[in-house]
Amino acid sequence: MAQQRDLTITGVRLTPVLISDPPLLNTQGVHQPYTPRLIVEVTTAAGVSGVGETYGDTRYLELAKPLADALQGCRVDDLNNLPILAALVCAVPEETSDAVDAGGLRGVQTADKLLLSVVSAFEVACLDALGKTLGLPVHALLGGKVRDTVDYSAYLFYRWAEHPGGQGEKDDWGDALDPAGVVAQARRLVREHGFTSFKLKGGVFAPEQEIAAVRALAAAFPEQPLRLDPNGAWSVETSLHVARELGDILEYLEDPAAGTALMAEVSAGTDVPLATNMCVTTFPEIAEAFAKDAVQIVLSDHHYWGGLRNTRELAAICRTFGVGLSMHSNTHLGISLAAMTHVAATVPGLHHACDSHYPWQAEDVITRRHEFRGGRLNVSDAPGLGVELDRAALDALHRRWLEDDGTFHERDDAAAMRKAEPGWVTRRW
Ligand SMILES: O=C([O-])C(=O)C[C@H](O)[C@@H](O)C(=O)[O-]
Ligand SMILES: [Mg+2]
Repeated sequence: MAQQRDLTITGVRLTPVLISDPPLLNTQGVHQPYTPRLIVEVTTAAGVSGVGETYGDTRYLELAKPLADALQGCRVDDLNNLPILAALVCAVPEETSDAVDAGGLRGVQTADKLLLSVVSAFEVACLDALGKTLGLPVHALLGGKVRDTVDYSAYLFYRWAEHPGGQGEKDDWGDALDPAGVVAQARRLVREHGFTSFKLKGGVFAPEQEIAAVRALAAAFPEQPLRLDPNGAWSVETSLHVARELGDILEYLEDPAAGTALMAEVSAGTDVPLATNMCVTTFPEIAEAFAKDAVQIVLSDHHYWGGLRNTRELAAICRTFGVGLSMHSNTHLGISLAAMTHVAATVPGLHHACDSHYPWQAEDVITRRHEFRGGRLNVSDAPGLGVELDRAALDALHRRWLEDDGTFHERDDAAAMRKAEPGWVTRRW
């Protein structure tokens, strides 16, 4: 019995992969045909393995390697020591700055945040292995679920039918570049997944065009929650204009302007709730943003907040200050969606449907894809995360990463956009 329960880590495997991604548009540019992710596997002395997933760009891989080595001999339940160990063994690159990470559209890029983004995948992998060892689902390790299903929203994107030069995998979505295209995309996402709320990724076209698209959505889906997220592409004046135009139909406006100071100005001028995954993305940013009432909803993301347990700490802080919580998403696979669903299931007072890019990801590394029903996912009660690694799929996506000449090893939406528009610069209104 003792041997079967041996929680000592005897193996850590890091597998960078490239997954296909459609030509989704945002204020930074366009998604590349392939985007990098890193899959982390830990194995215990008892032969139990657990999986986690995070960003796969080189700067994350370089931090993950020493942490993987240092974890040998540690235990999968020694989770509070994980960030301490990471800080000890990982050399964060010197050029890391506090400047806003325009490429990832997810706020500042501090050394801590970079490290936490790596730690999160190891934490999830350890929780998965621990849960499998104990016969408990991850949500039970976090204190237990308070709901059996988690709501997700339809994540709508302006998009092209194909990547520039016809690169990458093809899909049958066609383009969505105007209100009719956005509504058609929303209808298909509803048909296929049953979503009952909608988020449009904005900052792509002039605000009047995006206002028209949101109005078209409101007409097509009356009474259903709608959000618009231009990733900080607007001035305070433009943000207040859009808030006035759409105030009666928006559930919230997400990051209309960039940074806490501008968000606070917008917030002071409108009753429309403001959400963010850009100006509150680390613990040190919370105090100023909450004191200035710059945001009313924080969109957590276990990747850069440092894992599922840190997400719960963030949730407690938000509750204390009467700030709402929901969940942000970047391009991700089914391992992360399982992790997101487990932690979302444990957080009391989750009043908004979570974001997920998952419907846009045709490829995965798990044997059974998650299926949204009525826009929801069931919370798994199987031991661990409740997902099984599809080794053949993982190998194939890893091979793609190995065979790539480096072009897609870093996500760079602006570079991808310059293939179509050589003079491209990020637009601001
Ligand atoms: O809610 C958000 O801001 C995001 O999901 C940021 C992402 O980078 C998204 O805009 C994307 O992948 O295009
Ligand atoms: Mg956002």
